[in-house]
Amino acid sequence: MKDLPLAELAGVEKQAFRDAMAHLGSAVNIITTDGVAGRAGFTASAVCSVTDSPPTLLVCLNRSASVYPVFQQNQVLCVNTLSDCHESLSNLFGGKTPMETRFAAAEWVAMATGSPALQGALTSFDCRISQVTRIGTHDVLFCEVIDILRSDDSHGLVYFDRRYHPLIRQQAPV
Ligand SMILES: NC(=O)c1ccc[n+]([C@@H]2O[C@H](COP(=O)([O-])OP(=O)(O)OC[C@H]3O[C@@H](n4cnc5c(N)ncnc54)[C@H](O)[C@@H]3O)[C@@H](O)[C@H]2O)c1
Ligand SMILES: Cc1cc2c(cc1C)N(C[C@H](O)[C@H](O)[C@H](O)COP(=O)(O)O)c1[nH]c(=O)[nH]c(=O)c1N2
Repeated sequence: MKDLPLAELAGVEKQAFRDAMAHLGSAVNIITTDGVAGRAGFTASAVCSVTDSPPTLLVCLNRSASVYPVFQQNQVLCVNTLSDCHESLSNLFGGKTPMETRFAAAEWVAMATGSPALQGALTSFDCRISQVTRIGTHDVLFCEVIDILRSDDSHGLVYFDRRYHPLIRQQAPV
């Protein structure tokens, strides 16, 4: 038998995996960068905390994405976690739109690494990429967090079952 990846050996095919992964609700983020290779941004839900010592998160990036070479060269990024009013921005950064059109749709401020932080994001993590692991079609970017902006006055946004859902805070936003 030819050397098949384990998943194929086990008979798990791509669509079944995606259909199952659609049941994992997750935060929605716009990942941005700026630097020698210019400015870029994309929507990502494959983002999570790794460790708090040192503060580290991970972002999974498809190497086929148009933004991939920009992140690879800049080696810095900002994870902007979206609030309930950013659904259309998420779709804009979700692909097939010119980069200028993506950034023109919102207000940004440069963080210490130069990466753009989204005004009104729930939180923005300014990061340096500290380690990269290549797995299949994606790079897993391990990012050391060097600065954080946080806003407590808006509601959250979750992506579940291929749709966006607002996550309402218990107390009304101030
Ligand atoms: N990790 C990722 O690369 C990732 C995650 C979420 C969504 N997406 C992309 O966003 C678009 C909208 O996705 P959707 O959730 O509406 O429907 P979908 O059926 O394309 O994806 C369902 C779920 O499968 C997983 N998934 C999809 N494509 C993947 C990939 N190439 N690598 C790893 N996991 C993947 C994600 O968890 C996604 O939420 C699609 O083009 C999808 O490929 C990519
Ligand atoms: C809700 C949601 C969630 C994700 C995405 C999309 C959407 C709508 N996309 C896809 C990604 O945003 C898209 O492919 C990039 O913008 C690159 O597109 P272009 O190659 O620039 O057209 C995406 N891509 C990726 O590499 N990692 C991820 O975690 C996600 N998550």
